[in-house]
Amino acid sequence: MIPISVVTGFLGAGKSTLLRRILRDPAWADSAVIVNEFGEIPLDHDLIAASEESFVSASTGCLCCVVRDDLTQTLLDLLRRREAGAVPPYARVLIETSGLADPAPILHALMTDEALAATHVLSSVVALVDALHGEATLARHPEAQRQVMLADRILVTKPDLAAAPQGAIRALNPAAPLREATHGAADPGWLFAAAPRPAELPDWAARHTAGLASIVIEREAPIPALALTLWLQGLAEHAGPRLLRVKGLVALTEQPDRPAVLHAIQHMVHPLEWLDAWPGEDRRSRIVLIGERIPRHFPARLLAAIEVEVAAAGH
Ligand SMILES: Nc1nc2c(ncn2[C@@H]2O[C@H](COP(=O)(O)OP(=O)(O)OP(=O)(O)O)[C@@H](O)[C@H]2O)c(=O)[nH]1
Repeated sequence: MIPISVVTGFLGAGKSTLLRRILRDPAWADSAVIVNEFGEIPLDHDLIAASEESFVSASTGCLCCVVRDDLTQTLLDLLRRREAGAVPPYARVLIETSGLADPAPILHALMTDEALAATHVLSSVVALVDALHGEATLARHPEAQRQVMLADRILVTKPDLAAAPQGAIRALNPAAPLREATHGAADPGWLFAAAPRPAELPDWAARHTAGLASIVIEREAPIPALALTLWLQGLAEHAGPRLLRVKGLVALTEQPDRPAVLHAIQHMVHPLEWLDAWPGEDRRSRIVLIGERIPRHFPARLLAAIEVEVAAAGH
């Protein structure tokens, strides 16, 4: 039986950061990772740079609503490839849900599909809660509430930025063991150990925040760093709390050979990180925005206008 652990948590909570760190640990590198992303381009796939033994299979498209077909098929395909020797004999599967996934249908699929049940066992469900944004997120977004409610273990992330929102978490899940970890420095043995599980979990219908959509921007020409900064400010001013997440791989004019990894979560823009090289041939900048009622063409037009201004100012 191959154990499966589900890593969930709202947009930007630190799921990819955690998985990237775990895969770098030789003791846990023999993990297969399935990433389910909200957004039309699979960025996490490039951002969780896997080690040689492990690998990442992206399942973009819907989060949890089409999961029965999508996730089940992905798991069974992986297993076939494992048996055929086409992929390494991974010891476990880690599933990173999209930040907007209600995990209930995912858990349901994992626990009830017969073909899966014959070969896989659901080991643990880990919910990440962002210390900085967690309280507001749990108050506003039903997906985030369900992530915490259904978790066997709770990992509070970003304790370097704020205190853990214990009250909001405990109101939803009074019993699950809780730990804190900065930049994913958590013990995988604790996260992924088998948890006792009731045979039935109630109410499988997915709950979602209404009106959330993703917008993708792709660009051939590198973007000046100043334009990127002004653009993020402009977006924040225009959209305010309706802008939940910006994530991207960006070619900056100042350093086009190394992609900058851009993360913004609500009003907080994280410091840029740099990859050593582009993950493939495609060197276009690609940025995904997730928000509520953001006009579809607004972000790209704003960026274009700011680039013109920055060029005219001679920067
Ligand atoms: N200060 C601080 N930043 C963190 C910590 N953990 C993650 N981050 C940052 O938070 C940002 C988002 O982290 P990700 O790992 O991409 O979050 P995610 O949950 O995978 O995001 P989605 O894919 O949008 O759901 C990145 O800039 C991380 O570097 C932490 O413990 N402290």
